Amino acid sequence: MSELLGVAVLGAGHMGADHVRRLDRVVSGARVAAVADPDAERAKAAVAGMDGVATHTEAEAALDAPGVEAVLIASPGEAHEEALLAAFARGLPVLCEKPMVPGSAGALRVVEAEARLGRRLAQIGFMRRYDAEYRQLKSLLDGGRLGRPLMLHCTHRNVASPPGFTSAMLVESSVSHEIDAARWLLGQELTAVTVLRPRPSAGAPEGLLDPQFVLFETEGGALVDVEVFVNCGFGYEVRCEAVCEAGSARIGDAHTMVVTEAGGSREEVPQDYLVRFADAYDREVQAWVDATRRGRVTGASAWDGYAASAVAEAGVRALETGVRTAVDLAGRPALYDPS
Ligand SMILES: NC(=O)C1=CN([C@@H]2O[C@H](COP(=O)(O)OP(=O)(O)OC[C@H]3O[C@@H](n4cnc5c(N)ncnc54)[C@H](O)[C@@H]3O)[C@@H](O)[C@H]2O)C=CC1
Ligand SMILES: O=C1[C@@H](O)[C@H](O)[C@@H](O)[C@H](O)[C@H]1O
Repeated sequence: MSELLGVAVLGAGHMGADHVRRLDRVVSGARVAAVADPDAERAKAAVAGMDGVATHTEAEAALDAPGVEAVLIASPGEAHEEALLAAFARGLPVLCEKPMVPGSAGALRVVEAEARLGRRLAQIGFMRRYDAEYRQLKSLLDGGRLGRPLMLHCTHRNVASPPGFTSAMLVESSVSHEIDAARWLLGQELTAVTVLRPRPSAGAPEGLLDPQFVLFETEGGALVDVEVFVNCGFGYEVRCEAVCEAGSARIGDAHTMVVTEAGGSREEVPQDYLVRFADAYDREVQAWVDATRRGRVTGASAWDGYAASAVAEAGVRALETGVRTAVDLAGRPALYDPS
């Protein structure tokens, strides 16, 4: 391994360009070795001002570029399976943005491919596991002071959805974060999903079922509800309240600045995830670089990515049918047994 881990970044859009900046200027121990995006101008713009970073229009060309020792996948979800399998074929450690692969069949192919290798190479970009408030909540729940968790009430609001965002993507893309956070916080699998929807907001694009109310059941008998509203228009709001047998705990209210002027006070609300979860992304990528340099893999695994996709798939079916839908989860390969 070189002194600085050489990373190929696949996808130079919203997240990819931010990860390129992060690898170049924020985290230690890594450097951007190559960037790939079919949009050549986007790739070039992402590395503007950086010395000697080759850009490519083909992902595989970036994986094979000199000095590449690890991969960060930030292309759209549909491109992740091919990229993950190409990284595995080269033995390259990967940090892959969520969703790992939309759809459980493709996600399972990734799990099976990694299990065949017999060692973990992939970490999935569920960055809430690195957010200070989520970590605080996790250690409170694990400590047991509040007793057993009975319910999680979650809110996930975006100011506006990007072009092409579909009703299924509210569950597959947005709620995938709550799916992973709930599995991680509770240490339980989610077993069934029901999706209710109020009248769509007039602020949502024509035809988009937004907002939605998603209810998960867990194997331990807890309930997790999520209000997901991706065109709320007013702010990026992510909250989670855990209701336990002996108390409750809520996170998600701390990310504000209170501005007082001219006899009044106003709380500022973050407008997107790059602001709200900036520290979490930084910690996630730093932890990935550090672990990779030690030859280890930490964070959400390919199995966690698969489980999130399987639960989301049941959620999309529940949205389409209006019927409570059981989650169909494959058996977990021994590679992913808790250590
Ligand atoms: N962790 C988080 O909070 C967030 C994660 N994401 C995830 O990040 C990924 C990218 O999302 P955005 O940056 O918002 O999308 P985007 O649309 O802004 O950027 C995607 C880029 O990938 C490029 N691309 C398309 N096919 C490609 C391929 N085969 N190889 C390499 N590049 C390819 C596109 O030309 C585009 O520049 C998605 O998986 C998304 O779900 C997105 C937003 C927040
Ligand atoms: O992952 C993300 C986006 O892909 C998704 O579209 C948003 O709803 C989430 O808030 C964001 O964190």
